Amino acid sequence: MQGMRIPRESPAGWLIEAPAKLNVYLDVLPRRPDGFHGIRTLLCPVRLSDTLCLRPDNALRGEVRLTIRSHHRSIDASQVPTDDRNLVTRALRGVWAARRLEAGCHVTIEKRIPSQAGLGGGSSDAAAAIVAANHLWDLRLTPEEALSVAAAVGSDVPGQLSGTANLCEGRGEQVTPAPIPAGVPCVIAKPAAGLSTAEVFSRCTPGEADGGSVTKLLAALRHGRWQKLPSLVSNQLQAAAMELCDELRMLAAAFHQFPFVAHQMTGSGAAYFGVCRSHQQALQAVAWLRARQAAWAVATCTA
Ligand SMILES: C[C@@](CO)(OP(=O)(O)O)[C@H](O)COP(=O)(O)OP(=O)(O)OC[C@H]1O[C@@H](n2ccc(N)nc2=O)[C@H](O)[C@@H]1O
Ligand SMILES: Nc1ncnc2c1ncn2[C@@H]1O[C@H](COP(=O)(O)OP(=O)(O)O)[C@@H](O)[C@H]1O
Repeated sequence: MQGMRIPRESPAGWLIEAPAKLNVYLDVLPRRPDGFHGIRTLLCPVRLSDTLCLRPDNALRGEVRLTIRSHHRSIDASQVPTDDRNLVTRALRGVWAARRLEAGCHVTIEKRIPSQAGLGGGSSDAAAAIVAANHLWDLRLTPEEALSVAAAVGSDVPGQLSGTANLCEGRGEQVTPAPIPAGVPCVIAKPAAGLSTAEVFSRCTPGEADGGSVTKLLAALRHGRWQKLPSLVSNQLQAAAMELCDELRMLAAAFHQFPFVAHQMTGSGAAYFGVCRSHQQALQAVAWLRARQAAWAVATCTA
């Protein structure tokens, strides 16, 4: 797993950041025989992260003991599962199984990424756990092995392993690095309601996009041609999510009224993001959105 981030040691345990992602572009292709849709998506990490703290304890013999914390009042840590449904537990069990290892671990997750937002928080936690486990147990996973464990945990996990921007295809497991400039200011906001990924996909009418648009978007991002972004960013899950969520329609209307460079929903929602001209404009947008139904809004930038 060359070029990947590594965990850092602290008195509490090994720390690793798990950044949220924005889907700057998302095509939905027809449903496949395995029940998943083909997708073509550009995942871009931002400087909003959960933090994982891992304390290996092999005496736990295959068990993962999870503690979830949040200091942000709009993120309810009690809603995040701490049993086998947690994607971190599944990721750690996956890597140990790949090396036939009977290990164990205490993990504390400091949640800053809201759930059911399309920000990939759970998947990013899982990706970070795979990267950390590879280092802590000296597993020497090949990139292919890491991707395979990640894909078994969830469609969004492979694209978040590197912590950098990636073009993801297949059901999300075919990952190609896609350079997007770091430090581009943006705002992310979410209504109180969340959306289920499965439900949004089931409501979506897939397209037959040819991939040309994402190539144009990548070129515009690389060369800083911001004026082209409004016609190039795209999310084919957005219409289905809007049908399911009144609050999202209201939030979208607030985004339309603010002079963002470009804006759209991320993933299967219900978070929306706007690209800004400056960090100062991003801070103004947070205040604007909080005054107009956003239950949660942050100013951040691409990582
Ligand atoms: C839509 C995206 C875009 O990045 O992100 P989120 O909104 O979840 O953040 C992802 O494709 C989501 O990936 P992930 O959240 O890992 O999905 P999974 O757990 O694998 O699948 C949840 C459910 O979504 C549907 N699903 C998911 C991915 C896919 N390519 N086709 C699908 O049809 C399936 O019904 C599946 O049972
Ligand atoms: N570590 C985790 N953090 C957050 N949610 C998790 C985690 N592990 C499993 N989940 C479950 O996965 C669901 C989807 O994860 P979430 O972070 O909400 O991603 P997204 O909003 O991108 O679909 C959550 O609603 C939650 O029930």
